[in-house]
Amino acid sequence: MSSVYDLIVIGSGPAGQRAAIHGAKLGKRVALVENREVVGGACINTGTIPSKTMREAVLHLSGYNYRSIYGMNYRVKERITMADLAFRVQHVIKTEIDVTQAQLSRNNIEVLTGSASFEDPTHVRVSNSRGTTVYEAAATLIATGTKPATSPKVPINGTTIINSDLVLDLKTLPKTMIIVGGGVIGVEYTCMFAALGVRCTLIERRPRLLEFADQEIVESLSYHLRDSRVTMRLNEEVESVESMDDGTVVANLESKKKVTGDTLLYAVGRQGNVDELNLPAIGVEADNRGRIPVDKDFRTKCPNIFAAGDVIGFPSLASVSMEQGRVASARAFGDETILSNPSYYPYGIYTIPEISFIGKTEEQLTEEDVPYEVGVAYYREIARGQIRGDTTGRLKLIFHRENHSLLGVHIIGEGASELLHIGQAVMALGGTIEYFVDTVFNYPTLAECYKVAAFNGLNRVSKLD
Ligand SMILES: Cc1cc2nc3c(=O)[nH]c(=O)nc-3n(C[C@H](O)[C@H](O)[C@H](O)COP(=O)(O)OP(=O)(O)OC[C@H]3O[C@@H](n4cnc5c(N)ncnc54)[C@H](O)[C@@H]3O)c2cc1C
Ligand SMILES: NC(=O)c1ccc[n+]([C@@H]2O[C@H](COP(=O)([O-])OP(=O)(O)OC[C@H]3O[C@@H](n4cnc5c(N)ncnc54)[C@H](O)[C@@H]3O)[C@@H](O)[C@H]2O)c1
Repeated sequence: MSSVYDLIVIGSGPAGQRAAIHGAKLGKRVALVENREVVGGACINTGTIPSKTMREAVLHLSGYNYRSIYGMNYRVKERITMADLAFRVQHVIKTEIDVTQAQLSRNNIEVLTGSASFEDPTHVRVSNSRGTTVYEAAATLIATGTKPATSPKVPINGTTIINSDLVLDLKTLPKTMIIVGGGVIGVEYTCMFAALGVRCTLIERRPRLLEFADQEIVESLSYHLRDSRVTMRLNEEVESVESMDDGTVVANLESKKKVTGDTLLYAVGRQGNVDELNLPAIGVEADNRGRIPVDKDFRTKCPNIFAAGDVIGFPSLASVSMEQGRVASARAFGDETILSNPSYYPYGIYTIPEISFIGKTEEQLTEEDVPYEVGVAYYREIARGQIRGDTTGRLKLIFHRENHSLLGVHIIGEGASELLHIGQAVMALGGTIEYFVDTVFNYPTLAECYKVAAFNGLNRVSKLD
């Protein structure tokens, strides 16, 4: 027995980092266990940061956003290689790891490298190549995240059949690509590869992509995907995948169709990292997707063990994981003052074009019999939209017909995920759409979309009343 801590955090992704730092700020002795060589979790090393940096590199090098101005053949670099993309990604990953490492060390958080497992509710074993050490902790937070879901019928080989962890290991850019899974990961990577000129086939077993997003916005994205020569196979389930002798890959669909490509990306969801934790030692059980059940305070069935981030399931976002980690850490030390309202959690989907939304969709409000109206603004009608060369973007406000309170904001277009935060603030402060009419925004900015959409919505209400 070597050390006693107030809090041991398992996993150094967004949830673990925030929990550890919050505990340290409360003056507690905190250790953070991480089984990778570096901190940052899937977020920095394989997920959010690499994919968003790759997107930025794709948009820059392909000149994609400026083709509407300079013509379809406009390129910043003629032959874009995987090495060009990986170069920028590796630089950002390294910087983010350094920033995180410095933050942890400034807060006196001890980083223990190794794989953590429970001995009992107050003892955590950490095993690495040097052996195993047992640590005592008054409270422990499980923030072990997820890994790509696998199937015995899809033999990932790292070259022609890959998952999202392996995208940047591709040596060459394929000519054709099959993407299995029309969730966020599948759709984001489809957009990137399509923007690079790769002929993509996207296969999704549900009737629509991104089933939690507003239907009109998804329809608009589907138009862009088709425009980038993406073939969408909806309502189709991939049953198995085979590598062929000529180096190509075939996806066998349940409908007996076969889809052929140079590379296949398998992105059908993720599985919680719980196998190594020895959960029976604390009386906790994960479900079949490795998700750990918690109460509203992120407490598991074992009173001094908490869980946060992707390992507890939906919505599995870096932004939300950070917040869950912070709240869980507060609760572990009896602090009830920190509250967080999931109704105001935003979504940013980094497709091309970007999608971002908050609040209810039209489908949800219809289902709930809420009388609503919409107001829409098109980027093409806004000077900044013309200047940026994005003439297809659109912002939709959804508001209550009677009291005009803002119920949802749905945006598709460049800058959507930043622009959304104006609507988020108005919603969180209980504002009405009159706020946008009565407020002067900088000119020329995309923020003007809020004003135009509010006028549009109010006009619709007055015409109908
Ligand atoms: C391709 C991709 C793109 C994404 N893009 C976005 C995005 O744009 N925006 C967004 O908000 N979210 C995005 N996400 C989701 C986001 O990355 C996750 O929500 C976030 O990383 C979850 O954080 P976490 O702290 O729960 O776990 P993670 O970031 O997964 O970190 C968990 C860490 O725990 C370690 N660990 C596991 N088991 C043990 C153990 N037994 N002992 C010690 N250490 C252990 C793991 O190795 C890992 O380093 C994306 C995810 C992927 C895969
Ligand atoms: N911008 C972001 O916020 C962002 C970006 C990437 C990932 N993420 C997070 O990562 C998590 C995992 O993303 P994901 O896209 O892997 O999972 P997902 O669960 O969101 O989507 C997987 C999709 O694959 C489909 N599918 C499953 N099996 C299939 C089969 N055999 N054939 C065809 N389709 C099949 C499912 O119907 C589903 O639509 C998400 O929960 C998301 O929150 C977030």
